[in-house]
Amino acid sequence: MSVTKLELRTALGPVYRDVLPYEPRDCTPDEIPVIDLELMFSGELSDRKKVSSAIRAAAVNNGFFYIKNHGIPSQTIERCKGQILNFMRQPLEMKDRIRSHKYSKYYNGYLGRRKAQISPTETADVRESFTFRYSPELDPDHPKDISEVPEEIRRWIRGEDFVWEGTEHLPDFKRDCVEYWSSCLRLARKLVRIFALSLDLDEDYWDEKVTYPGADGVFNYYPTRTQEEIEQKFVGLGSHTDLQLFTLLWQDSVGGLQVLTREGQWIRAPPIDGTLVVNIGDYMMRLCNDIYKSTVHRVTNESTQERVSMPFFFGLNFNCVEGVVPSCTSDLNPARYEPISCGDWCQMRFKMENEAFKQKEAQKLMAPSAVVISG
Ligand SMILES: O=C(O)CCC(=O)C(=O)O
Ligand SMILES: [Fe+2]
Repeated sequence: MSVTKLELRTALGPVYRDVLPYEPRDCTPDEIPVIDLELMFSGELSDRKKVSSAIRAAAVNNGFFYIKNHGIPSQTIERCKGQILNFMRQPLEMKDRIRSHKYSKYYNGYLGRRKAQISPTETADVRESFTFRYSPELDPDHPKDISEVPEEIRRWIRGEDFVWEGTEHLPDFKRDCVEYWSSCLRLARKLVRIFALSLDLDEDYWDEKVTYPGADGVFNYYPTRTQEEIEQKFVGLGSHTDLQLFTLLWQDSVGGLQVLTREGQWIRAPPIDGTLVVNIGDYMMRLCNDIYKSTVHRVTNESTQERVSMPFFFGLNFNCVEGVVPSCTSDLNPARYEPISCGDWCQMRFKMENEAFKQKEAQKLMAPSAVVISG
């Protein structure tokens, strides 16, 4: 059996995962379970611990699970999805008014079709995206003007206003996007407590470290592929792991998300009505000394329908320098990672990805007759 190596980017250089030589198949309910969050909202610690054990079991297995009864109203989701379509269906020059490569210091704004490549060994991504990042005035739990944020955290705040200024012509766009993002942020602050319990830490272990957290709202739009893109096997979004503690992901009913199991088999994670997907990010994997694995995933868009997904990437306050947590080490299993701030961790990888892409574009310009198929 010939196993291939998949190269992935991390802030500290490439890592590799084995891939088995079989076609993707549907997942089983054990591989990507559906976890009911109802008891997370209970006042009884023993109830919350039931949820945390289910999460632990999923996190040590494939690191991917669905959540139901998560508390985000379906109208909030639908309104936000409608706004993404309003934005994405505009002519390119309107979207380019908030073009990330031109206007953003921190990777906010619009990224066009094939204007990024998340996987070093696959094609550019057909996905288009709109990104906005944590701003204290949008925080649903304690909105604050940026001037009130402590100085050591303020320099890590990554929100930028141009994304809202350049979308003011779309009625209620900001309101509906922020409503969804705020609901995700509230949910993530609850879930991070359950994650703490799941690692035998006190429930409030990270509470003080998620006051101005990494909270990136990204809205993905996968247009249907052109004939040329189909022939050249363009990916929707190439194979990657997410960066922070965990990701909450809503996907519409089109499908296309695939997950690499621990054994190296690609499995499909189909849309399930009323659920969000949760997956472990690289920063969490570091903090728990690899007990939880950040999960490799990718999106193919073979459908003849456009697709929308809405990930929310959640991490610690970007100034927090955090190492492996005490419950995940022992004499026999010492910490495998040095402490690093969540902000540096993210910044380094974003920069690396962006620079690699620019370099590839520059090479294409130098040899315009060359057809770059992939890689
Ligand atoms: O579109 C999806 O289903 C997944 C998106 C994703 O993995 C990402 O944006 O990091
Ligand atoms: Fe992802």
